[in-house]
Amino acid sequence: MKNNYEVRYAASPQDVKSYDTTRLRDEFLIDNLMRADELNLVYSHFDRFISGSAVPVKEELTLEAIDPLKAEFFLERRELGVINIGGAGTITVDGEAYDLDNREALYVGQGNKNIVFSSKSSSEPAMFYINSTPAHKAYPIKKIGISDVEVVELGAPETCNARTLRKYIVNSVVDVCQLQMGMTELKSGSVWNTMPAHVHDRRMEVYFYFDVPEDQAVCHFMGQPQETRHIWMQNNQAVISPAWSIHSGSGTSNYTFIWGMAGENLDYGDMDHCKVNELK
Ligand SMILES: O=C(O)C(=O)C[C@H](O)C(=O)CO
Ligand SMILES: [Zn+2]
Repeated sequence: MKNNYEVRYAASPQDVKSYDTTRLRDEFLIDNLMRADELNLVYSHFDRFISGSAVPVKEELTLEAIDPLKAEFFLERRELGVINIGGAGTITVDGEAYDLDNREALYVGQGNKNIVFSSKSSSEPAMFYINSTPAHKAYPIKKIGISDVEVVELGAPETCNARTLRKYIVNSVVDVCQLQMGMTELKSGSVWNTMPAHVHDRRMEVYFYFDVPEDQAVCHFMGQPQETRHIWMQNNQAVISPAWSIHSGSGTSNYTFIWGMAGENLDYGDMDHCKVNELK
């Protein structure tokens, strides 16, 4: 199958306390991303956030309306953010081609009908990471290049959390309804992301881990700050983070991840921070 999707329902923190490893992974881990010549999507009922990937190698891939949307086309009532983590590629939106190099992004507003993903070269295909959320207004399409992103340096080598955060799709860079996306890159020798941890009950989040070396892994932490759980993650896997959950990770090496958020507001800094020594 070229176009696949899966639906995940939302879960309460009380229920999640009793999940074993398998159930936790079944509900929150997304492990079928970046497959060649497939467009794979997970529709989460946490803020109706869709995450997925398209890797066109031998053929183009078209973003079709999936059945749960009951829509004529995918973006009938949605907006879309895409970041390319592979070779050079193109997203064609209603006939207009937008070329995306590695680590470039595209925002596509509500109402655009025909969205086609292609690679410049099948030997180095584009790897498109996709996020989409419900939208109430049609904002213009915008390509976000490396020079457009907002860069923030965070952490320190002493606390093993030195990292560069790049904000791609935030309301100071592009007009959006509710989608926010960015990329955080851990510096060599640093392994902790989003530590000190935080929650933001106003927004859910999805983390997509990549650039994880083949023989290494990232231990992702989730759950309420006083009731945490972990999910071991490999390269090119994503994890759904409910609004009530922390979302933090520690790798056995450095790595990079894309974060996407949706919910009540567009205030990136609106976080409730957790004290490191109070986590349980
Ligand atoms: O490393 C970090 O810290 C992050 O990337 C944090 C995310 O951007 C986030 O959780 C935003 O709410
Ligand atoms: Zn967050």
